[in-house]
Amino acid sequence: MIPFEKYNGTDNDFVVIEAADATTIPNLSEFAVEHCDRSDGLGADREGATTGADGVLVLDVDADAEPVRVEMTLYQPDGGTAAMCGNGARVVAAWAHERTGETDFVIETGAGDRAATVEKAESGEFVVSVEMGEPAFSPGDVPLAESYDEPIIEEDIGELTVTAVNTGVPHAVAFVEDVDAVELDAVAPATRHADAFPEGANVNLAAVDGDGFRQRTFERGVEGETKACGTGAVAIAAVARRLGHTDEDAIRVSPPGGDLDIRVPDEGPAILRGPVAFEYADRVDPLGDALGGGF
Ligand SMILES: N[C@H](CCC[C@H](N)C(=O)O)C(=O)O
Repeated sequence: MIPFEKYNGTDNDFVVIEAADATTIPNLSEFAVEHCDRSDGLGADREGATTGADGVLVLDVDADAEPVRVEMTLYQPDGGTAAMCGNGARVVAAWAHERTGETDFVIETGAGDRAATVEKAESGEFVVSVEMGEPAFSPGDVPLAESYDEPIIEEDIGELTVTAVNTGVPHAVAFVEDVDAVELDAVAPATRHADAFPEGANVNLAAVDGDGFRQRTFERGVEGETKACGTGAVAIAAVARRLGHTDEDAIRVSPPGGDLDIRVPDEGPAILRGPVAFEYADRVDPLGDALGGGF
């Protein structure tokens, strides 16, 4: 049995396993498919715990580095991996703070190194900020299919009118009147799998909400709606500025899981800031049921 911890960033929840322990798992993709399952995944037998997860984070910490560095790999519920995860990176910083007592970290992601800062830890809750790189709209960055030599700005793709941006991973953002009025699970797949996006895309609904924006996201790799998506929140803030829905550079984006504070400056990296909560710690059979283990 190996130890794991469950955390969430605005209810975007992750199983966290240290890299050394993860070496005992024969197939991390199959492990993620089995244990992220919302019907009988990890936590199903645990009073008050949410069952399953939006992903498995495998973390390799270098506590001797200054600042402390953590290599992050995200295995998603469909068994795939993603280059970056905004809420996942915020969870990584909180996990590393608990381990080292430090507050500033460099998180090594598939999208590049990302600075992160843990601001406070009260009653198990943290407030964590993470750099998110510069949102990129160009066809080569999103990426878009070869046939596109211009960015996708408010174009009909599938059943939605979307703007495409990369915030570490590909996102399609549709501004609508009311995010709750859209059957997201029904309309998202056509955009998620559109030919325009050779690597697929996460699909976000956004709507003006006072001085901020509501968010709903159908996530690539989860293949369903999540309670929050950090790269998606940054995508919404960047597209809101691009389309002129706001000229602020400090923007509140509110997914179902809670409020996120986004900074999208004219120059330099975006910043994602919000709460992270520790849920519980337990142990799991690295071989799992799918691999004949679990006895
Ligand atoms: N599903 C995303 C990765 C996780 C992003 C999301 N959990 C976040 O907080 O950024 C993708 O495949 O691009």
